[in-house]
This record gives sequence, structure tokens and C-alpha cells, in this order.
Amino acid sequence: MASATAAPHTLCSIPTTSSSSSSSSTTRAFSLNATRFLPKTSIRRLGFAGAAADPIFTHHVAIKLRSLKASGKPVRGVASMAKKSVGDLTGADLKGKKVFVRADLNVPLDENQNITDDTRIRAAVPTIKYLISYGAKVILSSHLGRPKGVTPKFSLAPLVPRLSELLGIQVMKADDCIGPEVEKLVASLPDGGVLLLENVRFYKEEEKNEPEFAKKLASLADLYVNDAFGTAHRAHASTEGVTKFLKPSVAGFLLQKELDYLVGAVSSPKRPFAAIVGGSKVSSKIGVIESLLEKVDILILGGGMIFTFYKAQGFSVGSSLVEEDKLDLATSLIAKAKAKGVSLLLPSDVVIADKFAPDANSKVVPASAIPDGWMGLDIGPDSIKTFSEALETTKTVIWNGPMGVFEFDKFAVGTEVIAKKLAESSSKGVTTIIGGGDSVAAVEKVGVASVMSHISTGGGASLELLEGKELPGVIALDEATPVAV
Ligand SMILES: Nc1ncnc2c1ncn2[C@@H]1O[C@H](COP(=O)(O)OP(=O)(O)OP(=O)(O)O)[C@@H](O)[C@H]1O
Ligand SMILES: O=C(O)[C@H](O)COP(=O)(O)O
Repeated sequence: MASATAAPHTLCSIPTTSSSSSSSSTTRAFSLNATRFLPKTSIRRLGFAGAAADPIFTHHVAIKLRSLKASGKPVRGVASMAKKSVGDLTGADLKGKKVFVRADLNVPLDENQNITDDTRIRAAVPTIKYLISYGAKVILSSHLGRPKGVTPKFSLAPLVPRLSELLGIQVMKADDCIGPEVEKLVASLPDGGVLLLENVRFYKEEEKNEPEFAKKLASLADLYVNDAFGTAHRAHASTEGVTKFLKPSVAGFLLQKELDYLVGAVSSPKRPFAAIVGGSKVSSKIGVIESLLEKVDILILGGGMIFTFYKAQGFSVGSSLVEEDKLDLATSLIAKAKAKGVSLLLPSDVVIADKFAPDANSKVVPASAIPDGWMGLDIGPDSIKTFSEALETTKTVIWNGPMGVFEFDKFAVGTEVIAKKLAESSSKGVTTIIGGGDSVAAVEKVGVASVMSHISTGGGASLELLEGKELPGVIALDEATPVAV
């Protein structure tokens, strides 16, 4: 691979002082000061509610809490925005009760129906074990894939052995998710038993969120736990509709943990706070970039989207991926970063290829000089160095989207080095949050997943949350009982 050096391409320079001390933003100052007054559980509760995904809301509440604390009055009406948790249910609430648990067990299967990544099954275990330990009867529900009607290859049957192994009990399996046969199996469930229902998406009514279907699902159980973070952005019968017929409807531990990190840590980060956003297109990450620009000190961009930014600046991009209709947007994002005092880092050099293929010829060139007929498929060594140095200074990092076409070994270096860098930071106490989807795959490929502070089990759901959107599966849950703090 030939290499050419390039000057670091930093659109906005890295501030010499951290924004925690230098920021003139009132919002930012609030987030730093106000959260000091909150006990950890309150921060959790605040970050947990859908409405609290709005940092401004969080700050207002934090400030209200501070003044109430100062006045000596009990704090009411604040934690009521939070959602009730499965951890709030114990003994009498659960013993012998039929609990409908919606998990996201949408795991990848190979052509022989073997599970190729069991992360989502493992992530669902703590909530199920908790319920079992209190003698509840767990009716477990999930979707798998996007079937159109009953489709055997999307059956949940292949998950039973792994689920049984992880739970340490034999999980029963129903061939349907509603109907008399399922009801019989539910009636035969012992306390502490688990019944896995068949793919809930075998019914089109699931995705249409039809009340009659939701009612049938609900009729199987006494109460509802939603632990399906990966599907919380879908208003479906088993994630949203069912809550209208089952009380209480509470959050599972996984859902709670995801929100703690993706809302809590991002709303009230230890600073400097950096975000790394990559992936193929600007269009799929606009919301995330705009939302993160309100919060971060450093924004690092990589992946296919960078070429739209380069073209917007008048660089030659060869045949790299460019979204022509997003050039103005790229320009305005650069301006926004500048106005906000965010250090926006784009790669200074790129690895280019003569075709989109694993065996393409490749070379490193300055980002501003991609020849015709060549396309950028990874960030180059100088960029890796600059990004790594910027990451040295951070206390919180969130990463969403690969730096290059990491599926091809030749163009996986940028993504892999960034993954290793984050693992190193994490082991030094930096909060590292991996935002789902391909970035998770990359972190796992490098073997550093266990070192990260949090790896999200939700692709689309984590993106929507980072964009500041409310998740219907969360909003529908019961509010927590107000607590005095
Ligand atoms: N320079 C590039 N040119 C073309 N495709 C790229 C480039 N860099 C990365 N990609 C591709 O982007 C894809 C991931 O982009 P996408 O926008 O779907 O991210 P994502 O899946 O949402 O990320 P995440 O799942 O981590 O949130 C990968 O398949 C990768 O090959
Ligand atoms: O894999 C996911 O992102 C979730 O399981 C949601 O799946 P969906 O995009 O098919 O709704």
C-alpha cells in the first residue's frame, strides 16, 4: 500500500481548555452543576423517562430538585416522570403471577439455524432470572426478523437450547403466541417456569398494533415487563398495545440500563465528551449529528459520509460515496459545529480503492486529493493518529457507525484501531458507549466488547434515542411511584 502524508484536517480546532470550564452555554453549565445535587438513583430515574431524554428537561428538573432540597420540602412530581422498574416488584407482586415479558431476541441465525451472536439472549437473562427467583411464571415473547405471515425460518424454536442453558432450566416452547393451545401451556407453567411464545410477528396485527391482538396477548398474563430495548422504537402490539390491558406495565433491567447510558450518560457526561459518528450516509445520521452537536465537545466523523462533507468544501472525491442533495446540509453542520464551539474532526487522509471489493488495489492519499476513478473506503494513518490523540483527552465517548468498509479486511484498519483505542480508554476509566449495529459488530470482531462501559443491544432504537426521540415502548410503561429524595 502506497502512502502519502497529509496535514491534519481539523475543521474546528480542539479547544485548549475543556468545555466544562470554558463553555459559555447555559445548558452545558447547568448539566454540570445540577446533577451534583442528585443522588445516583434520581439521575437514573430522570434519565429513564422518555420526556427526560430531553436534556433541557433534565436540567430543569435538576434545578427544581436543587431548590426544593434547599427549601427542605420533599421532592414530589419529579420522579413521577420516571418509569416503574421490574426491580420495584418483589415477593407478593410476583409469586405465582403470570408475567408477559417482551424481549428482543432478534438474533442472527445462519443457514443451519445456528445462532451466530447470542448477545441479545444473554442481555435478556437478568430480568428473566429475577422473575424466576421470585416464583413468577414467565411468558416470554419476541419477534425474529421481518416475516410476512408464518415463516418457519423465522421460528423462535432454535433459541430454546441456548435460553435453557443460560437460565439453567428447561424452557417450554409454544407453537403460537395466542390461542387455546398457548393458554393450556400457560396454565401448566410451574412457578419459576418459562414459556417461550412463537414469533409474535407471524401475525400482521403485531406491527399494526391492533388492539384486539394486543388484548389476546395480554389475556395470557397478570402483568407486563418490557425488556426489548432494541424494539422500543416500534409501537407494536407486544411493545406498546399490550400495556393498555396489563397493569402494572414495567421496564426490565436491560431497558433500564440502556436508557441509563444512552440518555443518562449522554445528557450528563463527564467532560470532555466526544462522539464518533461513522457509517455509510449522512442522511441516516443527520438527526444524531445534530443532536450530538448540542452536547459534545469533540465530534469525530468517519465512514462513507465524510465524502459529502469533502465535496461540500470543494474537494475532489473521485467515485466515493456522495449524497449530492446533502451538500448544503454538510456545510450547515460544519457551521453549526463552529457556532457551538464543537471541535469537528474529519479525516485528513483516506485509504482509497480502485473498486468496491475486498481485493481492490488501495493506497493512502490526502483527503483533499482523491483521484478520479478511486473511492475512499477507510480513514488513513494520519487521521487515525489525530483521532487517537483527540480521544486521549476525553472522559466520555459515544461511538455510532464504522470508520470504513470494515467488512473488507483491507479497509477495516481505521475501525479496528478506533475500537482498540476506546478499549484502552475504557480501561483507564473513560465512559465508552457503543451505539448499536455495525459499531458493535466491529468492537466484537476486535474482541474488546467486554471492556466497553456499555454496548447497546439496539441499532435503530439507540439511534432514535440519541436523536432525542421518544420511544413508544418506553413511554407506554407505568410511571414510577414518586419518591422523596
Ligand atoms: N467509505 C465508505 N464507503 C462506503 N461504505 C462505507 C464506508 N465506510 C463505511 N461504510 C459502510 O457503512 C456501513 C454502515 O453504515 P450505516 O450507516 O448502516 O451504519 P450503522 O449500521 O447505522 O452503524 P451503526 O449500526 O454502528 O449505528 C457498513 O456496512 C460499512 O461498510
Ligand atoms: O434488530 C433490530 O434493530 C430490532 O430487533 C428491531 O427490528 P426491526 O427493525 O425489524 O423492527
